[in-house]
Amino acid sequence: LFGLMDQYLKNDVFSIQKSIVDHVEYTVARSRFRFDDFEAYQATAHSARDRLLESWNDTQQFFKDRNPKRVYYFSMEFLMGRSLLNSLSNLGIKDQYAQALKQLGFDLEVLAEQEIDAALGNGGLGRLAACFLDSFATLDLPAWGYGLRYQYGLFRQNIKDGFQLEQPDFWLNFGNPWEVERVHVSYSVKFYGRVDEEMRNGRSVHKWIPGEMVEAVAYDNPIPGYHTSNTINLRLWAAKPSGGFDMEAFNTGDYVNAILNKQKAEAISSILYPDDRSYQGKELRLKQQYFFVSASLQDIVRRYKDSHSNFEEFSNKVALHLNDTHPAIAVAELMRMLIDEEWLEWKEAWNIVTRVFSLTNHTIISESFEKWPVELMESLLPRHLQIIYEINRVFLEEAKKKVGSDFGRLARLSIVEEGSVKTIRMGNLAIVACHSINAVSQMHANYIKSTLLKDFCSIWPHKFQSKTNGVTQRRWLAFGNPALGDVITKWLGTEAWIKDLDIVAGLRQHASNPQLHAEWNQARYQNKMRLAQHIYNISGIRVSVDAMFDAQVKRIHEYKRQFLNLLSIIHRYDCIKNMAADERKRVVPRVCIFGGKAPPGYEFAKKIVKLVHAIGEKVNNDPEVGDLLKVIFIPDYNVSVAELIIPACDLSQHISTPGSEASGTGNMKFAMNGCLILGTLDGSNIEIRDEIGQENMFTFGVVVDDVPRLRTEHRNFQPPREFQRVLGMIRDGIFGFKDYFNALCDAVDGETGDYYLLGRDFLAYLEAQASVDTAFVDKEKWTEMSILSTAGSGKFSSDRAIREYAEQIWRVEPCKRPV
Ligand SMILES: CCc1ccc([C@H](C)CC(=O)N[C@@H]2O[C@H](CO)[C@@H](O)[C@H](O)[C@H]2O)cc1
Repeated sequence: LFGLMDQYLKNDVFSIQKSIVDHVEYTVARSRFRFDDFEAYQATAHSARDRLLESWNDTQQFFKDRNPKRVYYFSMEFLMGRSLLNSLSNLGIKDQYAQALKQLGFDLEVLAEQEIDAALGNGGLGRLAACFLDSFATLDLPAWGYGLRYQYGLFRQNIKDGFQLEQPDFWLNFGNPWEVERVHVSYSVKFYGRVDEEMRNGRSVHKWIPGEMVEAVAYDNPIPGYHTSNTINLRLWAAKPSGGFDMEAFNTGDYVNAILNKQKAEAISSILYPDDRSYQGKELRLKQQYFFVSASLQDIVRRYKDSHSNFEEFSNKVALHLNDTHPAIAVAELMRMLIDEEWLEWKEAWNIVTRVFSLTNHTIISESFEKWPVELMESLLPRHLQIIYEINRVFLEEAKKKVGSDFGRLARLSIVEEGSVKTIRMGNLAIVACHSINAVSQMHANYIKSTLLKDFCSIWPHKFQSKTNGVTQRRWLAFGNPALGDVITKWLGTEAWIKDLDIVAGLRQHASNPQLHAEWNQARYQNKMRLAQHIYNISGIRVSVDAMFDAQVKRIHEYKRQFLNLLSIIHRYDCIKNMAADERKRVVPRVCIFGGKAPPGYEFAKKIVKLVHAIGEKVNNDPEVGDLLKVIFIPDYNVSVAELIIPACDLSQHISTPGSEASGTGNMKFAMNGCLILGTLDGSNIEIRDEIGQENMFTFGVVVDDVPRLRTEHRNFQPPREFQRVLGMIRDGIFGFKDYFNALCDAVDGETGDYYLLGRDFLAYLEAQASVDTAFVDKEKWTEMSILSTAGSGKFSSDRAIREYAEQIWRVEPCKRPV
């Protein structure tokens, strides 16, 4: 029985083959003798899922028995990407599956390409949440992710004549083998309506009479850890019409309404908002936030009450983490549940709330601090508005004691922002309730303390801390770049780095070893060939793998300064054109790779996408330039495309205006893969420099403290002639569409004054680019820098970040299920 109880799906090649072929027949319902790649993928995915579920069930049972303190990670976004290879590799059975499929006539790598990315996120914040889940599981932490099961993930980016076109992301069309619908795990979520107040045994009680009810149904996604028996859970909620389908209305012919109600309900979890800047006043966005928060808190309280009769232990058993302010309504929701449904006194409830919640802030630009019009909150969540007002009243009382009659500060601290449109500041609400607020890099922490959240830092310095971001070296190195991973394992003599990235520091002693150099470059060469093939497949352009592959891949945003990169490319092109033939021989060939989605409503960003194509059109077809310079835009940048680009690049650019990128995580992935960084002293670039050494990367530009002054002094700043020349070439229509691109030029040299300081940094940037070229021709030097870049990236593992969160914020311990 014990054997049966524990591991009973066998992982020998024959058992795996049987399991796959059985799923072809019984799950995919195709003949076991004739099925194509996609069906083979589906069957293989289901076979892998069986093994995940076994470990998942046992892990959840173990947590139930041990009842440890759990951490719940609330996020509106989880940018998971593909799961097949990641799951098989974490379970340590990839080779067996590859062999089993080979004997069946299939290639596991080819099948893996059949999987559609789970793109339930916009960018940094969403991918960080996904990396954190991988570390939660690998570190055996009793953790859960909670979010929304969007029917449509982030839009697909199609390029037509160089313009971005958004297409819906039908990622669920062929089902999703990586999720389990939990029909029995569902909760009603209330909206609108009114609040009745009545006195009951001397106490005023509030009864929220909702105007609308929606059902939240759970979909569980097992998350395997690396080489551990623990598999944790990501629970995503889907909206369904409550009380099922309103047949009554249907039979009385009012079926249109019945259908509309159904769709209205389902609309809540239908689509991911594709703009990672701000959504002032979009009711559906607030509905989405409250919907998943309410369902998650009902689920958490239900689980807690399964083994506790009162709430005394709640803050010792539960840590609730808010991934930015998007789930901040959870503060008011837990207060409502504890007071209106569990009958706790206000003080008791607030005591619990302030002990369980913690927050991560991911932004620097103030406009992405979410604010909801009071009017909207009043109609959608009337009881929560009452609670938020009371939280604010009590808070301002306390704050007055600290800041006295400095009404300016009190007004800035207030959760309620007065003004023409009264709004609720979700950031302030979260900061008032949370016992910890962390920044995502040291630079970001300093910035928050000195500007953004100065008022709060001064009254609650103890609440603010920094937890520098990290990325999982499983997906982003060991599994995503096996060629280089094998070289690392060989020279370290162990695979232990996959679970403890600090071990890669051991490569330092070999950094100038020619044998390692040869193997290192061989691995990177393979990856460059693979990317070059992909570029040819999508663009018909042949790029030389001996050229430097230089990538800037991230969401398109003014502060990330893709435009600065483009201006330097125009400068490089112009120089090549004006060179004598012999001089051209000394030019270091470069392939400039861009990738990234522009938020649909963000005109500036959409113009940047077009400009990359316009410049590419000119440069890539200029016979005088040939292979010396290529400009490539890789469409539909997502997790899977990143896994193709990152192992293949020699240089990556992270050139945001200092004080604008909270951290960045792409930089960490590139550095880990031995790709050198060209960057500004912004976000986590600074910590990467501190870890790998200034001499192993390229930095340039103004420093954060000078930015405010330089912005004010723009009037008397004369941009360098090189800068004006390249802007002139755009304005003159060298790349066509001159009127269309004018706005881009106006933003940096017009009266508005170059807010992101492109003109200020241009010459320093060109100099840095020149030193990049010089370094690249010295292959040995470059390879040594590449090895030392990987060797110094230990700190940037999400395992380190999560260990810090667990010890210093959530106070949760590993809970490893014995095998
Ligand atoms: C309200 C709309 C909205 C949606 C998402 C966001 C995200 C917070 C934006 C984001 O992804 N920020 C990025 O978070 C990364 C992970 O911490 C950081 O590495 C990046 O620097 C930061 O831009 C802001 C506003």
